[in-house]
Amino acid sequence: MSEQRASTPLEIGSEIELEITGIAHGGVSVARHEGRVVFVADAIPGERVLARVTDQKKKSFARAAVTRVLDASDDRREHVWAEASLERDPAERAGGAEFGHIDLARQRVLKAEVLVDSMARFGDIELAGEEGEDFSETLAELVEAADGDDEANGLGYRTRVRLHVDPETGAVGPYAARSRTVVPVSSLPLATDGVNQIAPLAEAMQGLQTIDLIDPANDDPRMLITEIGQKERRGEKDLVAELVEDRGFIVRAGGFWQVHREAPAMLFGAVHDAISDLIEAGQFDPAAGNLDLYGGAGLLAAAVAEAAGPGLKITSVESDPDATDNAAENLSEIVGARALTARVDKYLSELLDAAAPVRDRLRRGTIVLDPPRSGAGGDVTAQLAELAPANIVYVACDPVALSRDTKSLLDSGYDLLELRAFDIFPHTHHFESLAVFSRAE
Ligand SMILES: C[S@@+](CC[C@H](N)C(=O)[O-])C[C@H]1O[C@@H](n2cnc3c(N)ncnc32)[C@H](O)[C@@H]1O
Repeated sequence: MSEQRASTPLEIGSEIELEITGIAHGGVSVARHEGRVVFVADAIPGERVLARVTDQKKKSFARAAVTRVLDASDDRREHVWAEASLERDPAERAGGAEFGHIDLARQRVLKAEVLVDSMARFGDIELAGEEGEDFSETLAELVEAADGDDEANGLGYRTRVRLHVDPETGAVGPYAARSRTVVPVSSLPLATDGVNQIAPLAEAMQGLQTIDLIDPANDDPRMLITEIGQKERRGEKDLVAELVEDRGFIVRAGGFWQVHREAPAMLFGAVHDAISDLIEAGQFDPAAGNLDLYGGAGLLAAAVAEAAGPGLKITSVESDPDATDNAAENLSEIVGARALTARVDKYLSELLDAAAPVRDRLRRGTIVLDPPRSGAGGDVTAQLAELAPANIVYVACDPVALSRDTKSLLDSGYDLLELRAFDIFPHTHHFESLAVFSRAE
């Protein structure tokens, strides 16, 4: 294709025929049109589709959404959410279930491909094996399913849902993909029954901005509303009871808690397994300066404690003081655990200035971190490398951010011991990963 043709802008709203060749990060597939990359919503790699151009801000790529499937993948399914399906105009499709037209097992393979590709491009790690080697089984198993999801076709799992209110009509619903248009819907198939029971989907909620629906494991479902012009969600500070297997946790109704009903147990188990493996390998020192960074209400510090047993010392660090209060309560039975409020970067810079015995304890320690979607980032990763703990257990919800931070850690003398991934957001492109690093001596 000539450069000249590629630089001719595509007309927004025009329809183009595309061969879908792969998956990109962000829930869109990839195609090429006249030398330019097109990111395509609602497609599946391997398909031939007709797609409407929705965006062409940059010369090098455009965005489009499928309007008709010409050659369908065997993995195409009826969309799990009628209001997000191809039956609708792309601008009126509900957002938040961008993989809902794909077979669940294939969704996990696509997520695995994104992780492998991110690790190769940003982490300098080749997971794909030798060329010519059949990697399909590894891809099929890399992203682990949550308990019960295969039986439920990945539906009914969300215990937290944010809905928006149309300022003019008061209609309630999710935003359409990549827009702030509220799409009224008749149900929330990804959400739990508890969330669906209280969702005011048929009501006009004039004067409100957002409605957060939450369905705690051991409490009644509830609705947190934000009025127009207000920041605070009514009821956000109320405490709710969560349950992770038989362990109780208290969290604020508006505070961070994993969204999938099985995610807290799955991540608790994954961190527990990672620490148990380090203990078995003689690489974990319970009395060292162990940290749980971005600790929220203390879920992962509790997992470390359960694996390590009595004698563990661990500090959970979290910037939200209310979450720290919850963590202090949730960890109160663990004698050597404490929770404190601090920004991770500030806390680590204080540790870097600490006296030699403290630094030595940290060098022998294990740091668990579970940052927000943007990842720990270059500065915090550099601080971690300088503190040089024996092990780093990194829980990540963004594979690209994890891959970038992985590269920095490998360059700083860490080995990647283990990489796992968890499908805790079925029918969306999101998934969680866990990477275990050990300092090479
Ligand atoms: C992905 S959540 C993880 C919480 C917890 N590990 C869990 O699984 O429930 C990230 C947490 O990091 C906190 N956070 C965000 N930025 C932070 C920062 N710079 N320093 C400390 N905590 C931060 C958020 O308030 C949130 O509780």
